[in-house]
Amino acid sequence: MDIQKKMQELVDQINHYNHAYYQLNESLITDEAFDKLLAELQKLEFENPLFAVPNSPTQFVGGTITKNFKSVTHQFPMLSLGNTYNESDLRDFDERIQKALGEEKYEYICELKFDGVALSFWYENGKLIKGVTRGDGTRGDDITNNVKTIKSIPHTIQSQDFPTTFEVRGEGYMPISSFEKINADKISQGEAPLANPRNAASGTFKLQDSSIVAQRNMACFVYAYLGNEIPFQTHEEGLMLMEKNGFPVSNTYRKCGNIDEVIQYIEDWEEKRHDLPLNTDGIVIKINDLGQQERLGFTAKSPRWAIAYKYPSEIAHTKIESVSYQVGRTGNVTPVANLHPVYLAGTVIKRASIHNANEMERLDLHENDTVYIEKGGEIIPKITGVDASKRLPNAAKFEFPTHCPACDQALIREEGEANHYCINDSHCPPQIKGRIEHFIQRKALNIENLGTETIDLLVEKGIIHNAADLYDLNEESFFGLEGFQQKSISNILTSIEKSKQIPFRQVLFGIGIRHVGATIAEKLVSAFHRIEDLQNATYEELIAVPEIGDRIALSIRAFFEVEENIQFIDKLRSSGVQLSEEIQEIVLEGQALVGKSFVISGVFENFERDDLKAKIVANGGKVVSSISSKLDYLVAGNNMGPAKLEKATQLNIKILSEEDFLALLS
Ligand SMILES: NC(=O)c1ccc[n+]([C@@H]2O[C@H](COP(=O)([O-])OP(=O)(O)OC[C@H]3O[C@@H](n4cnc5c(N)ncnc54)[C@H](O)[C@@H]3O)[C@@H](O)[C@H]2O)c1
Ligand SMILES: [Zn+2]
Repeated sequence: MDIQKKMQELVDQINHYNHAYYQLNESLITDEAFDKLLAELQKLEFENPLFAVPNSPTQFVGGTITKNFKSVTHQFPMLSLGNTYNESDLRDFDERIQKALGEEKYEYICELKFDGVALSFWYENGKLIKGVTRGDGTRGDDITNNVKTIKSIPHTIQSQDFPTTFEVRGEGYMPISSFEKINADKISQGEAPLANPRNAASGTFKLQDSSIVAQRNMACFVYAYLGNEIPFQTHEEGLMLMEKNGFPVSNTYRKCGNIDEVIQYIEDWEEKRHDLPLNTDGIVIKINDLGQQERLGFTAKSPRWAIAYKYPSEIAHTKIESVSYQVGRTGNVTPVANLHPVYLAGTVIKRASIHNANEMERLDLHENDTVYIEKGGEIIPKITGVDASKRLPNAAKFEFPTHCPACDQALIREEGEANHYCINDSHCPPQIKGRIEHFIQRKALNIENLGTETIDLLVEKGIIHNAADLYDLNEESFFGLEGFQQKSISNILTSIEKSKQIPFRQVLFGIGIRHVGATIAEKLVSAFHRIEDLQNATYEELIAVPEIGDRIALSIRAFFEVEENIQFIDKLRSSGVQLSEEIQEIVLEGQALVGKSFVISGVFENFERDDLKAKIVANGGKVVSSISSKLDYLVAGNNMGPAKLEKATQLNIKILSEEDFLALLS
């Protein structure tokens, strides 16, 4: 192919991946494959400088600013890093440094390369005044209220160590534990899980509602200090000074006297890094002396005094043998690829999730395709790409089924939803089994000794039809079934009996109303106490409960409209399962807010949102979620939604600052 055309194609391809990665928080290919494309373009541009396009992605940081936030100009550009994947490229880097610095001695600081999003924190007179994304490197999004939810980033600094204005940079990330928790919730609510912690972090920091950001427990490690006055001589001193002043500096960095020590550091962390609470994708090597850094300078896109080394990513390729379609307890149909077994990062992989029909379409999967699979922060490995060049000429494309693979009901897909559903919930076997499995899990009714196989058997033999039927089981129910010892039968029955003591909040989760995960069930029980009250609650009463939105409220209403569900609840009730919870006596701190209702919005200096809610309740007030003319007060924190503010102003609702609120209490 003609070189110029090839280069233009690479530019287009890279721009396409950049757009998906930075704007949509999606990786369409692996980082390694992406970096290869970029390196190829770089090489071609070097060899054919006349063909290089002026806005080539080799010359600019890949991100952009968004329309959703105010954009601000960086005082110092936020650049990218050159990267290497092997020791020999790293030694080349060291040689370039040596050459540029002549006879001078130099040292490196090695740090882990944290896999999240770059953030910049601006301080003025000891106060955090802004938090900004990298954006296009020159301008970033002002996401101050979102970064303020990171607990470890100080909002004020009382120290003479720093000048009046300075900037700290770091990597904001979603801890793996938060990522897994969010995904467990999503899965238990029948929703598609997030792809990986990096993309989840990037999406989270760009949310409009900082109260949701706050719930996600975002964290950060800082790795750079910038300003017009720099109160130290080396990068290491900078890290120590930041740490001394309460900034979150990871203690994983190491000073290295030469490139061999750097390579040792890389080896030392190759395995150990997996024990950290966040993902890391490599290490960053930086010249320690700031004077030397200055002399080495920058290219348009990255510093010459630093480089990233990336660990080979945990990818494998294998052949796809078939696709099965699993029906979940809510009727959602998920495609799963059955693979020719392949070894990847310590385990043998035979299956990979494909998530939904969109993802299947994107991958354009054909029979016998060779696919790339990758293990990210997620539990189940996933297919990240297909090697279409290895496709057999007559291979048929995998088509998403139109009918339920288990019961043949026509599948439906609601507008705006990625998932297909089988709506035959009362007769579709995997849904029945799935609901029972959901019911007995530890977080729900915690019925031990009852495995998936036993449930399958009991359902298939027609002994039970739903979870409430478990309470009819007795020794005779197991007569004639193979493989049940007296002892195991009595263990099962004891566990079922014990589940009658499980508190209502867990039972409500176990009942398995769509979109009602464990946390939501807890909120509902705190608001309604008895299943009858929940059943009788109107849509308006439901959405008045904190965190209950339109979707959940409608789903609860729909659940109680179905006669079979009412019978199911009745049966649980007559079996003695807990369907109410004692109202906890709230000991009031004071009476100042009795009879008053509050909406709270935004982020607060002195309170976490939940603490603020608790404070209102403890003083006799009520917290509601939406603004109506009946509302008494709107407590406004930073970054509250403009729509809320407008509505409150229109309705003449009294708006309280945090200080006003505290004054009300006293
Ligand atoms: N898969 C895809 O489709 C796709 C698309 C675009 C970009 N990418 C990936 O994104 C990366 C390129 O983007 P980039 O410009 O963000 O560069 P980069 O991620 O390779 O390096 C720069 C970034 O590293 C981060 N970093 C983490 N720890 C650090 C530390 N200790 N010191 C300094 N910086 C640290 C900073 O956020 C900094 O902005 C590559 O890894 C590329 O593969 C992937
Ligand atoms: Zn079905």
